[in-house]
Parts: sequence; C-alpha cells; structure tokens
Amino acid sequence: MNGGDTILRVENLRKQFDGIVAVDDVTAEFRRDELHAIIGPNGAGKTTFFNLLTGALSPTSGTIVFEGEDITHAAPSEIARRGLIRSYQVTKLFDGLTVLENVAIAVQSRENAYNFWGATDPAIDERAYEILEQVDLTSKADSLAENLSHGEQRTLEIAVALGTEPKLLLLDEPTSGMSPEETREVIGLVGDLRTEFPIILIEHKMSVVNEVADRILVLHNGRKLADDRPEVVKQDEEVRRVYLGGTA
Ligand SMILES: Nc1ncnc2c1ncn2[C@@H]1O[C@H](COP(=O)(O)OP(=O)(O)OP(=O)(O)O)[C@@H](O)[C@H]1O
Repeated sequence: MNGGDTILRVENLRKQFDGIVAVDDVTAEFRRDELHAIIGPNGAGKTTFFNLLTGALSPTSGTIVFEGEDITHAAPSEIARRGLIRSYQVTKLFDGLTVLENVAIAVQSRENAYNFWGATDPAIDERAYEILEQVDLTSKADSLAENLSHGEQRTLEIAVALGTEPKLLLLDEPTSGMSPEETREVIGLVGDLRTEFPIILIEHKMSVVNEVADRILVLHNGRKLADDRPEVVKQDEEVRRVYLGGTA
C-alpha cells in the first residue's frame, strides 16, 4: 500500500444520453487504502459511471483524474495501460482455451506492452499459475473456460484482470448469479485483493457491501446521494428512504 492518498478523483462528472442524465454532477475521491463500494437502485448510473472511468463512454462534462493525470478523454486502451482495469471489460473469456491460457494471455498482453518477456517465455505461464493460486482456481488450470461453473467463470474474470497488473481494480457485481457458497468465496478473495491494490466495487448485495467496504458511494438518479463510511451511510435518512427501504 502507498498510504492513504487519492488514486482517482472525479469532478462534476456528467453523462447525458438524449433526455436522460445518467451521471449527474458527481464529484468524489477514491483513496488507495480504501475499498469503495458503489450502490444505488436500478438505473442509478453505476454502470455508466464505470463506463466513464474506463473510457468506454466519454463524459458530457467533468473531469477524471487517475494517479494525478487527467484521463477524461483518454482512449480505453490507454486507460487500461495505465492500470485502471475493469474486471469484466477486459475479460471476454476465451471459451475454447484453458483457464491457464486465458490468464496467460492477459499476462502476456501486459508484458508485451513493455517488451519485457518474449512470447514463449515460461515466466508468463508461471505468473498465470501464481494468479490461479491466488484465486484458488489451480485445480481448473487445464479445464476449458467454457466448462467452468458460472461462479468459477466470474472468478476467472477476476484472475484475467489480475494478469494485467491493475493499479485500480473496478469490479462490477462480482457475485451476481453466484450461490451463497460462491459468494462467500468471492468476498474472501476481494478481502485478500484489497490488501494489494485499491478496488471500487459495484454491488447490489448489502451483505457483501457491509462486509468489505470502507466507504460507500450511493447514487440515485445519477446524483451522489451519500459518500461516507458504511455506518454513516446506513443511518442516512435519504439513503434509507430511496434505497434501503428504511430497513438498514
Ligand atoms: N447507452 C445508453 N443510452 C441511453 N440511456 C442509457 C444508456 N446507458 C444507460 N442509460 C440510462 O442511464 C440511466 C443509468 O443507467 P445505468 O445502467 O448506468 O444504471 P445502473 O445503476 O448501472 O443500473 P443497474 O443497477 O440496473 O445496472 C438509466 O436510466 C439508463 O436507462
């Protein structure tokens, strides 16, 4: 960890689609040493927010600063090269390749960018295998990605993201569609990963958010409703009204 400084800052970020303002004047800071969760009802603007961060969408106005550099209008490939990695975006899994090969491709893509390793260097497979150990998928290393369970595929998506050496990892509902047991495993994995690098997590399950988040950013109709520690957000009257149904 590099201390508690800011890794990502957005200022007055706004995205308008025709008549809909999907992200509306959001200003927020994301610190290196904290796991930030983004919550909000359907249509709140969470996915659009991620798409703006990764360059998949260009903001209507506002600024995005990553590691002190303005990346507001940078190309997605440039943003990924800088280490702002969204798990699902880079993880079009190759169904017909093995689990190890999927991760090795990600490792190789990163290393080739630096011309460091040759294409056949065994160090690529070694690094890929280390990542599979980290996410507890070594037993599936030689399985085809298409033969994994849904939960295992989601975990492989995270492994592929790790292969690209993220400096900030964006996870978009990593537990969606998972069984309770798989969900617990992913919570454990996210807990491990957060000691290595900053994470921003979109998540619907409050049980997951409560377990892993240091801060919660609440979006509603594109606007920032709250941005604080979980215990503060859960007591926020407006958050309870619009999102938690008063049951927090
Ligand atoms: N490409 C698009 N064109 C037009 N409107 C869009 C587009 N993408 C998103 N929107 C609209 O922007 C608003 C925010 O959508 P977004 O998908 O970001 O919300 P979300 O919080 O991720 O929702 P969910 O939890 O359902 O995924 C919605 O009203 C949505 O219909």
